[in-house]
Amino acid sequence: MSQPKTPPPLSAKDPSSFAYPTMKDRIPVILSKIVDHLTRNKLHITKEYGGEAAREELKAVIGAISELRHDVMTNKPAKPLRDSRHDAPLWNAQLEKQLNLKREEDEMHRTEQVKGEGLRWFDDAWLWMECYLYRRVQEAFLMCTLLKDFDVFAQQKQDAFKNAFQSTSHLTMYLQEVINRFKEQVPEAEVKEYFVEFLQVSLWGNKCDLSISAGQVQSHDHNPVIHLKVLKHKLLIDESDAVYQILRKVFDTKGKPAQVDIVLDNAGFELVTDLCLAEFLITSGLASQIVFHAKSIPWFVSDVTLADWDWTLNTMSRMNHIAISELCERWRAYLEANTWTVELHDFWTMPNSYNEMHKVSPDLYACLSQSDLILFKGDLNYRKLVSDRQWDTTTKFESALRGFHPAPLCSLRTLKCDCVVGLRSGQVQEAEEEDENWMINGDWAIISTCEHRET
Ligand SMILES: O=P(O)(O)OC[C@H]1O[C@](O)(CO)[C@@H](O)[C@@H]1O
Ligand SMILES: [Mn+2]
Repeated sequence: MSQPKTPPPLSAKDPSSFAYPTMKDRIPVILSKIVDHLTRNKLHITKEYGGEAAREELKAVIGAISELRHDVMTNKPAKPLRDSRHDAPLWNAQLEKQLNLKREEDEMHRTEQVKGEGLRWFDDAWLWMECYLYRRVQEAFLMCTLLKDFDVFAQQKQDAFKNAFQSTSHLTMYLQEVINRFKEQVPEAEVKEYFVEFLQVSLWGNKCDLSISAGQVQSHDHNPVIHLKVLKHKLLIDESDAVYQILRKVFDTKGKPAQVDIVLDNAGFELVTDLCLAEFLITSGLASQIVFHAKSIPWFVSDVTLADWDWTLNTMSRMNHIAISELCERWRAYLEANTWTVELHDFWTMPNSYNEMHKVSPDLYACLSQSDLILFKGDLNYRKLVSDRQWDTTTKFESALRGFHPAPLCSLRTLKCDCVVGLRSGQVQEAEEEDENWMINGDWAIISTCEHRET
């Protein structure tokens, strides 16, 4: 079958793309908030991290972040990373590679290099530049000795978790009921119904990231299961059935439940919904092994790091809430028995789209190939799955993956950028009539699946 021509990447050079307001407004706000947070908490941080020496480091970090903000706003070229984290050489090699591509393109189109060499915030690929931005934020801390492991977004992530207490309470109590229901034989149709509920709750959990709201924590107090009905018509692609069938088939062909990999996105309520989905998969017998993939550095404000994972489980187990603390005990037992594992890989915090994974990180590709189903959470994972390109919205998901297919996979994503595939014709107009910001406000969503590699 002929592959569609790969369109150009999204970029802030196009003022009509969401990339442009992201670079122009959202990123400067996120960087200002970092500076504010560090300034406001100066005393506390200095005390906790070692006094006078920490104060000096904090000053340097604030300087570096302010400079980064200025670089973005004045469209300065991307500089090579200077810290000694083990991924720095890889990043710098990617920077060089991206620059070479740019040179080739410039030559091909005989574009004059008026601004001189370098990748620039408002001229080059949005995905690349935005990932690089979060790695540069980390660089500011990695240049320190005392503050090198400081997560400047930790407080926001913890507040987001606390603000979602009501929704967490509803969801965990419901999950407890479902677990009790499974003490007896549950008819197949009902298993599927529950599965779709937990899958979709986990999908809508993705509404809650902190980078889209530039760090503004919102409170969530509705019952997320009941709320699914309200959200139903905003689900533009719903392949929940196909996902269920993938898991069922594993059981039929292998004679054992599936291994499901969950490539996590945000901490806070989204992580709670992912944990509940994982619990349901084990309880129902649809899966016997869950592999969670978290980030190895603070990323896109709210993404889950190992420290966030630990903080969330520790906090939940101490909560005076019977469903929450009991579930936590089950989860600790799964982790101890390796029924659940949490993996880290630096590839998740590189700028590459996933069609490059087999070349850049063949070990991760091989590891994901062991899975029976990979669930990719959230907007950024989606952008990387489809290479963050200006696809025609009716392009098939399998084609946009450009050969990435370690195993059957599914994207659970609320839309927060102007890139989506797999829609039927006419769907764009329908959504636009109802909500002009449907592509970027996180109110609309998709569940897109790819069972087989495109041939
Ligand atoms: O947490 P998510 O769903 O990956 O969203 C990350 C955010 O980053 C972006 O992909 C770019 O800023 C947005 O479109 C989105 O707000
Ligand atoms: Mn995120």
